[in-house]
Amino acid sequence: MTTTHDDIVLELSGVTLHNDLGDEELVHGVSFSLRRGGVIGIVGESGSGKSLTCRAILGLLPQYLEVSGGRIELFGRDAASLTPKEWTQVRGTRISAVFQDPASYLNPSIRVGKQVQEVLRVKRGLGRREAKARTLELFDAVQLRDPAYVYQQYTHELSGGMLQRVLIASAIALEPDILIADEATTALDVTVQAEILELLASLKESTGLSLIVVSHDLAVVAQLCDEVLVMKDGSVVEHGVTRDILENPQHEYSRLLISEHEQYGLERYLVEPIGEREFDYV
Ligand SMILES: Nc1ncnc2c1ncn2[C@@H]1O[C@H](COP(=O)(O)OP(=O)(O)OP(=O)(O)O)[C@@H](O)[C@H]1O
Repeated sequence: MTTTHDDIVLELSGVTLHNDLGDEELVHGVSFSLRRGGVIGIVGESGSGKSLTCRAILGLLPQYLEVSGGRIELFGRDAASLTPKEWTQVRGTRISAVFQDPASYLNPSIRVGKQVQEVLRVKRGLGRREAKARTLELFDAVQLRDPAYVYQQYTHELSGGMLQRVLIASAIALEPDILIADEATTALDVTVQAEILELLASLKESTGLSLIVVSHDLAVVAQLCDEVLVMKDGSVVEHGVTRDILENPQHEYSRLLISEHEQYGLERYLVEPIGEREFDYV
């Protein structure tokens, strides 16, 4: 398949991130392109720069951290030129994210359904009834059983996997083009983790969403992603097609990540693409 420039929804070229307080560069030249419907994985140990890279893409860096070099282009537009108001419009509607700890992104004293409904009311201007109907559809799309029942529950009544589904429903409510899943399955047990990954894959298929999947766990990335960036100490040490990296890693650190997984049989991801596979690796 040929990729034209119109297919590229996000492009990073040599992005460096600098901490003005500590006067140090934290991320040293990250480059990749994400095409419509594509899935890119960013893998690396804690502190390697994965989350900061995502925050930069989302325009959510703390004030003292800045993009000090390179360029982030979102939907053909230089992200540096976006005003705070434009960022607010872009986030949620065109690019959205889910993180590791879903409970902390939801209000414990408001029913979860209402919280998603509110996103649709405020950002899409839907009426109460329409927003509720759409929320129930979204809960169904993220495979929450009995959406009407979940709608009126509070966060403390839901499991980690259900909360992550609610958050994914909220993240896709405004039909964004890009979803960033930053360690979104890390806190979940392996079976639920597999279900959430399967959900992301099926949403990608049904909506044409582009995904950035961030994980310290190569197996998570290998399941979903066409392409992988391996990060270490703020640098991309390897970038390529997932299968090539798994079969023939060039960097010592990639080899180490792969060897850590040998006991789980990472090679299974080389033969069966997601969607054609039973998640039976618990
Ligand atoms: N707000 C911040 N202020 C200063 N330094 C930061 C800040 N956030 C992260 N860093 C530093 O930047 C580097 C990259 O951190 P980052 O959070 O991007 O790593 P990560 O790969 O996402 O790790 P993890 O998997 O633990 O989230 C680390 O050295 C970290 O200490």
